[in-house]
Amino acid sequence: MKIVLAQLNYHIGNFELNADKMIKSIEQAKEDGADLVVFSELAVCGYPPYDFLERKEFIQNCTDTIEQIAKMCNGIAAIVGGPEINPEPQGKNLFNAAYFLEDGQVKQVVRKTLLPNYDVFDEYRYFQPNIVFDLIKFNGKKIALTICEDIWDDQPVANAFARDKLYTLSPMDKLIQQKPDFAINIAASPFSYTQVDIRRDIVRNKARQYKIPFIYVNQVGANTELIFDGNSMVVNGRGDITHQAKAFEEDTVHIDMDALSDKPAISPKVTKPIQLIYDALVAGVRDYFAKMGFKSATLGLSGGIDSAVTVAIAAEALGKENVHVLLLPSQYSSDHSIKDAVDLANNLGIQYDIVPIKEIFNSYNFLMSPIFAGKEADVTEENIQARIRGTLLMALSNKFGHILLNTSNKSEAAVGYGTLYGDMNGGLSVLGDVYKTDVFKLARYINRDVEIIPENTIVKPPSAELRPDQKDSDSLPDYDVLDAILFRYIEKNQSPAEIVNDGFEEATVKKAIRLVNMNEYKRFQTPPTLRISSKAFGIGRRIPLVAKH
Ligand SMILES: Nc1ncnc2c1ncn2[C@@H]1O[C@H](COP(=O)(O)OP(=O)(O)OC[C@H]2O[C@@H]([n+]3cccc(C(=O)O)c3)[C@H](O)[C@@H]2O)[C@@H](O)[C@H]1O
Ligand SMILES: Nc1ncnc2c1ncn2[C@@H]1O[C@H](COP(=O)(O)OP(=O)(O)OP(=O)(O)O)[C@@H](O)[C@H]1O
Ligand SMILES: NC(=O)CC[C@H](N)C(=O)O
Repeated sequence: MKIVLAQLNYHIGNFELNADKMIKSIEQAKEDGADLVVFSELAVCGYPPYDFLERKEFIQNCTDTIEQIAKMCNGIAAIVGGPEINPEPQGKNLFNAAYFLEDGQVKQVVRKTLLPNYDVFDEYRYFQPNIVFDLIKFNGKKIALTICEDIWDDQPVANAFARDKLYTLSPMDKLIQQKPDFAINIAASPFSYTQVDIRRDIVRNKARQYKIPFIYVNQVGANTELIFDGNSMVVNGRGDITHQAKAFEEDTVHIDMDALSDKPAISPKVTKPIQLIYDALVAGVRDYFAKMGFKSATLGLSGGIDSAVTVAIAAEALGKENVHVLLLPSQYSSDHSIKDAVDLANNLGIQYDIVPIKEIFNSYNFLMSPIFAGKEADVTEENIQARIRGTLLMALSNKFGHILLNTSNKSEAAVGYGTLYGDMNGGLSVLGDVYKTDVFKLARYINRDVEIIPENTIVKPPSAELRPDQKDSDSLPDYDVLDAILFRYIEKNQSPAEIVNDGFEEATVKKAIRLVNMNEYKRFQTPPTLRISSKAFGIGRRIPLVAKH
């Protein structure tokens, strides 16, 4: 049996585009002599559709598109993910389903049993869990077909406490009793820099455990904050990887099931986490713009490392001709900052303009001086500069349609080290899930072949340059210490006592955690953040604003 794994990039709600892609893949697979093409979870509508699933016309579009694709399945079969209406009056309206299409029609529907409901997932909100376990019978073979989380039954939930096992039911334990020849899992498994290895181990372990080959089909592309890396794979019954699809790119993999046992194993692809993060962020920016119908971006280039890394990612994602930045020096900006920013813009070949903000800043201060009489200059004036920059950048955005990219990193976002309606402006946060220490690594990665980001930008001490001789370290612990504390608190959900037990100074831990807690309100107002870790700010981390910590 010849099978094609179709790893595609879907656009949520764009039924025409999704159907067109799948139909083209089916036609090509037919020409190539394949028997079955496998697409990923909820391919018909894109993942995650969230509350679109509550709209009748959305579900009708899903059903119509499945039928349209089914009609193309003559002389070839396909597996397509899509929602299915629950025929029973009880329970949720829908199942998260996999449609088996053959002979121009829907031949069988398999439903998802294990519905993820942690972090960014919210599937119980829409779907009823499956309780029926049947194999797909096709061309004399029996296939155990499952959907994404269905094979994650023995994973501990990230960040949950006191639970070793997530589920008591294992769909594969049920299906294996009917003696399948092989298994297929269709997935919508978003990227995080730890996820690629975890996921590969799960598929390999399942194949070893059940002693049957596993075909795993994920998707690629980004939908708002979620980025899908693909990395679809085929694993033989001994748990060896025999085929691997590309990361972050559409790809098709052709396999011959009858020859699978003779196929030598290939070594798992090992990619440095920083390269994965870079590729993910490029994909995230590219798809946000492409799927929203935007072409060009802007941001403020300060000569600092955050805007430097953000602009390099934007130029890679959108093309240098589609990035237009502003250099907005104030009286506190050092000459080398302006030079570093100009050098970077020239190295990337992007358009830049310099608009000094000193005069506007002075006008603001002059106009407010009667009201502020007797008050010392403080953070108010620092924030005015950040807000002037935010206003000018949004003016450029309005005039030319460039979307403003937010440059805040995860460390700053965590402790609220940024100005609301100032440098926290933007349509998309590129680095908001990247700790400052990793921003440095990204800069080194971007410079791996040739110096793009000036060395001075990387080695100088981080500074907001909002008052004379200001350094981030005046207000915050050193980033290597701060990030280690933040990681334990945010990603690992450790308590302050546990973090102190890990060897951190109590006062520093308390200060960092106090800042994280008191700045929830700021993060509530930040743009969507591209997710690259197991716990990003955004839809997967829900903390009450009005609360006593
Ligand atoms: N719980 C709450 N719910 C809703 N709103 C709340 C609030 N608490 C305060 N607020 C509001 O927020 C205001 C305070 O926030 P905000 O105006 O942003 O100002 P604030 O957080 O006081 O200051 C910004 C800090 O970020 C630093 N910064 C700024 C710019 C860039 C960088 C950098 O290195 O990248 C660093 C700057 O040096 C300063 O330390 C309050 O005046 C109040 O209006
Ligand atoms: N002189 C400037 N010209 C243009 N944009 C600026 C300037 N200063 C700050 N910005 C914008 O405001 C953001 C916050 O900058 P700031 O220098 O305060 O802190 P930062 O987090 O260290 O960022 P960076 O490392 O990019 O300097 C910058 O990333 C940049 O987009
Ligand atoms: N769509 C899903 O079921 C995704 C959940 C799964 N644990 C994953 O990230 O791969």
